[in-house]
Amino acid sequence: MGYRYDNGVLLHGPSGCGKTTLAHAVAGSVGASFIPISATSIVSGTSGESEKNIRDLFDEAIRVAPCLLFIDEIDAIAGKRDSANKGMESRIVSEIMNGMDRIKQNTDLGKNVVVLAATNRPEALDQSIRRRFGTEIDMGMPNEAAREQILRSLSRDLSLADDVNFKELAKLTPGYVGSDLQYVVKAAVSESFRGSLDDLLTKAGSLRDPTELSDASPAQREWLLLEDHRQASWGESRITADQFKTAISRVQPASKREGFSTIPDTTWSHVGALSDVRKKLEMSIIGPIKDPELFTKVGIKPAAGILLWGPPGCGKTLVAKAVANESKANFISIKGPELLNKYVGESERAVRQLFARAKSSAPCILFFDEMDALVPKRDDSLSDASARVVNTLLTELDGVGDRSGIYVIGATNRPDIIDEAIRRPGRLGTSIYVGLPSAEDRVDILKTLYRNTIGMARGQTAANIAELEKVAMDMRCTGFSGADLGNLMQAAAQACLERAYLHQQQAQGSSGMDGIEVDPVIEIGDWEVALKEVKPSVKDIGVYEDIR
Ligand SMILES: Nc1ncnc2c1ncn2[C@@H]1O[C@H](COP(=O)(O)OP(=O)(O)OP(=O)(O)O)[C@@H](O)[C@H]1O
Repeated sequence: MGYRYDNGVLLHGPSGCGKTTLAHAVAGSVGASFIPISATSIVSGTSGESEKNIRDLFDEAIRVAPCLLFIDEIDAIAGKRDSANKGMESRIVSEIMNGMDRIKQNTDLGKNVVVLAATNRPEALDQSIRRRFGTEIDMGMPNEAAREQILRSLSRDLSLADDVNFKELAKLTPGYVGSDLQYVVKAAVSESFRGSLDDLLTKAGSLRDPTELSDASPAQREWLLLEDHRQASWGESRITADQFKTAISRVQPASKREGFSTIPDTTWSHVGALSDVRKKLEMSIIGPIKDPELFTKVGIKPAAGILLWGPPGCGKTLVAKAVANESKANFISIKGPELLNKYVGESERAVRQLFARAKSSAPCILFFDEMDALVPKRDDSLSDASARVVNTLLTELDGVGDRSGIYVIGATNRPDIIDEAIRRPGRLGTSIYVGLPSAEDRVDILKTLYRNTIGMARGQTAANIAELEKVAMDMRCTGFSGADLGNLMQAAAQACLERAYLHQQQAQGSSGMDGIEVDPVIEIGDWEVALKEVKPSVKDIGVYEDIR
């Protein structure tokens, strides 16, 4: 039919998302020859040997055509040639390009070979190699529906209790990729095994001749019991929803271990006051992420994101994290200046990559702290390079639009120097002011900070609470931000410890800082010491009021 398919397909996505499994599944279904190879196994220490291995590999694929050649972790051998990869690595890259070109020529002669390559770092590939892969498939992080299907398929042959609900389990596993879910299923099986083994141990007498068990060595006994377990009716050993949930709490997703984006642990219980801000965020971001259908039904087009602005230390970052947690979205946090690079073009590339990463982690909240540094007003004083970064960011924001699952939260202390274009409807159309807390708000914030740090260990008493109220209402706390209240609590805790050491030294005549025996509790005197030390950090609140 004259259709020319691509000879090269590049699969990318985080490790464990199923690239290798997919390659094997494709090979199984097309019925062509299949040559799977791990890129690192091609490399040899001897000069010229690696290049020869690659040549042989492509020759073999052409000889046995039609063939699917699968190269796993291709970034290990086809990295960028400009970044310190000289000599041998450069020759390897040329050899791969050569091989791909030969495959193309042979297609015209009726010998069909497709190269399927996998990587979790597509941006690290040499550009000319990447260009030879006409099709790229971003496997990304599985969303809720995909996780449900993966869990269902992994549990296909297992005997499950009636209360197992895959939809619910998928909700509990955001940020988990295929391999994480496989661990979850394995852990659930071993959980159920443990439960059943305990059962069997108690019932052992009735299942077997007791002497058989008492005469056996511990290892033999375990084996006998496992055999019993296997033969027991499945009705007795079905995996329950609770066992799945325990398994989920045991398995940490790889993305979290590798420092990729994950859902933050911060919840609204960590945020004091700011209820108005919370309400606005619920309508503008949390709702559209949690229930997109409802919002489209009533004709609300979700914006790309919002802008939080206000004095430093008033909880912008905290709130952004709580939003991500409540919407069960992944969270990528980046400080504006971190994206600015002195090399021309690098910053734009970094911005584009950031959005690509967010897309593969959808639903995802991209948090830009110090946004003013990234998108300053485009006037005559702005360099061409900076203007290009602003343009790139605007283009990416426009692409985010409908249902991409990416939401941007920008934060700044200087909304007056941000380029206006970023605040147009459809982009960061809503600006929310996160200001200094009132006296009542301070009480709420101090209580929240206390409950989540000190109170967690020792609980709260009515006396503590009354003390916190008194401290937060104190005139000397006027103008304190949330961060200042955090510092105040640290200073009070410090004063409390010093007092306890001093007390002990006087009582025992001992010196040194170790071996405190009493359990120190912050008292009103400690708060007094702290109030003398800590001063408000926001000096020019009038500036913010003027902008408002
Ligand atoms: N409303 C609040 N409730 C509880 N803690 C708060 C609150 N506001 C601030 N804090 C405390 O202050 C710390 C700093 O706040 P955060 O980083 O969110 O401020 P920010 O507005 O993002 O500041 P910056 O503009 O400097 O980035 C928090 O980690 C928290 O301990």
